[in-house]
Order: sequence, then C-alpha cells, then structure tokens
Amino acid sequence: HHHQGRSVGIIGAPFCKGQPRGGVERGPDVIRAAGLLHKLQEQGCAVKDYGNLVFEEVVDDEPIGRVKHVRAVGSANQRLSEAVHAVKRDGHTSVMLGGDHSLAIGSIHGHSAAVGELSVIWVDAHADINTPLTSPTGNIHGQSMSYVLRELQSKIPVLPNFSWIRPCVSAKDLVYIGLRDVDPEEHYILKLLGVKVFSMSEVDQLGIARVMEETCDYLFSKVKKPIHLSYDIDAIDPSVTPATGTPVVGGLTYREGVYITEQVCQTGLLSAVDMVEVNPLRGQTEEEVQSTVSTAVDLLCGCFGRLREGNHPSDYRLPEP
Ligand SMILES: O=C(O)[C@H]1NCCC[C@H]1CCC[B-](O)(O)O
Ligand SMILES: [Mn+2]
Ligand SMILES: [Mn+2]
Ligand SMILES: [Mn+2]
Repeated sequence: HHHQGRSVGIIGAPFCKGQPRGGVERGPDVIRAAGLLHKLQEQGCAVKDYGNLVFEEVVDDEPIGRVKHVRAVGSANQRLSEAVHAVKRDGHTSVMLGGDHSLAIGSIHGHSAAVGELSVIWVDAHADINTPLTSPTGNIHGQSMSYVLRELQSKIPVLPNFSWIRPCVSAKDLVYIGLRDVDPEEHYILKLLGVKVFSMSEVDQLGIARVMEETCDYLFSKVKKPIHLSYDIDAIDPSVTPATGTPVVGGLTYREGVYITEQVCQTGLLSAVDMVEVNPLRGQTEEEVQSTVSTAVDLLCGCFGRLREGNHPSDYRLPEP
C-alpha cells in the first residue's frame, strides 16, 4: 500500500529501572513480535525501525533519599532524548516502545528539543507527577512529569545523571485522561498547578467523545502545538490489559482507549507517542499477555490512521474484468 504521508520512526527502549518489576524491558520486542510494523505499513504508513536502544550498565546505583536507580534512569533518558530528537530531525512521528513510564522524561525532552513548545496528553490510571521528595515508593516511573514541568523545578533536587534536563512543558499544556489512582501529594500538585484532568469520573460523566472534544478545545484554543501522546497501557481496564506492573480496576474500555487514539490522529498534530508499561511477565496466562500486547498494537494503529470503519489506499480502484 502507499503511505498517505504518514512517516513513523520506531524506537525500542527496553528499560525497567523506573520501577521494581522485571519484564517490562521486554515490551519493545513483544510489541514488534505482534506485528506492529507490518500493520502500520499495511495501513499506509512509511515505517523506519531505529531498533532498540542499548542502555549502559550503572553500578553502585544507591538510592538517593527514597529515589531508586537514579543514575540508571538519568543515563537512559539522556540517551532516549537524543534518539527521539534524531527521529524528529529525520522527519518522522516518533513512536517510543517501553519499557516503564520513567522513559517519558527522555521522550518528552527529546521531542521538545526538536519541536519546541508541545502539548502533552497523558493517558494513564496514574498521574506520575510525584516529585523525588513526595514519591511514596521512590520509583521514578511515578515521578516522570515532575522532571519536565517548568512549574515544579524549584521542587526537584539536583540528581546525578539528570543535569542534562531542561524543563520543557508548561502545566497549561498538559491534559490527563484515565486517572483513578493518584497519591495525595500528586493530587495537591495537580490542584496547585491547575492541571486539566479527565479522571475516570469525568469519563463516566461526560463520555469519551466529550472528553476528547474538551481536551482538543482546551489544548488548541490558543496556539496549536505538536502533540506528545504518552500512553500507559494501565490506563485501559486490567480485564483487557492485565500484563502490566500497576493494574487498577475501573479503567478505560478497549473502545474508549482506541477512540482516544482515533481522535488524536484526526487533529493532524500528533508528533510523538509513548507506549509504555507492557510487561509480559505480569500476565498469568499467555492469553492475558496477548490481550495486553495486541491492545497496545491496536492503540498505536489508531494513532496512525486505522479506522474501525475500514481503510483503503487513496489510489485504490476496482479491478476491471
Ligand atoms: O508514585 C508511585 O510509585 C505510585 N503513585 C500512585 C500510583 C502508582 C505508582 C505510580 C505508577 C507509575 B505508572 O503510571 O507509570 O505505572
Ligand atoms: Mn510510498
Ligand atoms: Mn504511567
Ligand atoms: Mn500507570
């Protein structure tokens, strides 16, 4: 098929040090094995696979305060930032396959280095906005947004291997969808900064169509900025995507999850996507793993033009007898 102008650069980020559960580093390979590249090509995308990043081994990565694996996370995200920047410079929409959600630090940073001001749509059961000093667990996958938000910089201590970061997102350019498990400190931060939140209560109250309408109105009422869609697979209900590290009941249906991607695609502003927290070791059966992985693939296909009504190449014509 001929691509309708969509060009995708895939980066595998096999990284797990933002959280304690092994297996999430296998995310990139199981998502590829489920046929992501072929499906994107089938629906008309030009796809370039940049392969998996190789992250340096960090020894003696002792906790700093409560924060765990600081040096490894800082180093990995510096490398990821450079990689995303390069993919954007090559003219593609960046697709980062995680790996845990601490990788959003490097992905957003590298994206911003390439395009400047951007808007972030964070689809997740969780806000991932603890600071290093508020985090109850010290796991950096629950702190990602605090490292890149301009308004929180006075609350971030100096950390080894993090000096490369320039905060690059403004609170007004961030929207959350799917929240249902937020720490009190995170909730305080969200209210303090006036961050736009569509929790599962708003999804129930408004319906996903209205949520997406209001998300787009809110983000694009003034200046249209490139979209960074950071999709944590645990936003979807664990009955559909159980193979993940921090499942929470009462999540998005498969249909709501796909609808979000279809609507983001239609803005024409999608510039980078993260698909994170797929962990094949957290599925109790092969079916649970496959349901999780195939949902991740379908969400990414929705980001790049797949419609449930069907698609056909613009130059298709019926065969003549
Ligand atoms: O900060 C934390 O460790 C916790 N805060 C409350 C939600 C669960 C967990 C963070 C989960 C990180 B995520 O969304 O990437 O899975
Ligand atoms: Mn072509
Ligand atoms: Mn997350
Ligand atoms: Mn989450």
